Amino acid sequence: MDQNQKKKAAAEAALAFVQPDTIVGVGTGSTVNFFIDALASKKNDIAGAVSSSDASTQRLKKLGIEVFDLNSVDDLDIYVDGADEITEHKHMIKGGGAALTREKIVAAVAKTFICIIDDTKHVPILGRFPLPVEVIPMARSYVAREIVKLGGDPAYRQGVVTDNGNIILDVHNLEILNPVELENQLNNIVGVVTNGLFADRCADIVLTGTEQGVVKS
Ligand SMILES: O=C(CO)[C@H](O)[C@H](O)COP(=O)(O)O
Repeated sequence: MDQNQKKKAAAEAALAFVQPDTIVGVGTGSTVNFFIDALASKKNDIAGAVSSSDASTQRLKKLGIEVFDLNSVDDLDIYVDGADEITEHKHMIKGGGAALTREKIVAAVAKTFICIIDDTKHVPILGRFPLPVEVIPMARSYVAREIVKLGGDPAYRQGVVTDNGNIILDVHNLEILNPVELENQLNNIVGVVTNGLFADRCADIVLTGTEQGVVKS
């Protein structure tokens, strides 16, 4: 089984959590693309979706799934999204696809965060995957200097503009022993929109595609 088959298996397993007549929170990325494709089989049973990126919105609409503005939705039962790294405490690094801010907003609204991954995403300590930080463009150099003071090596993600019109700094060489503390420290730097640590609001359910099938934790 290759990595994509494991992602697809995890994504399809998440369908079991989709309740009829509800609006589904949908993340971003290659694993979520498998989920969106699978969700299309239920498009007549669900009320629609709230999306975390322009890319996911386009894919949902193309498959005939109605996409609602989050402001028109009072609550969401589930939010389904991938991750770049996850620990046994279900703390994650996300944002490899630069959609971290909208992902964090939709995740904050949802009652249950269902993380869909292949088994390469499990790590003992977060930080080998460079931590994405979304930054207001004019604050880029200031924020980079502040991140260096926190012990990270920020790199400007060239050529990437987020759906919100901002830039991404990827922070290398972090060994994140206290993800909740670092998430808050980074968010306190003026000019940071948000960062890719999902620790304060971590996953509730993790579905991992493995050689032996999908494992729920
Ligand atoms: O946070 C994300 C996008 O901003 C994705 O969930 C994360 O990058 C995982 O992506 P993939 O499913 O392609 O491995």
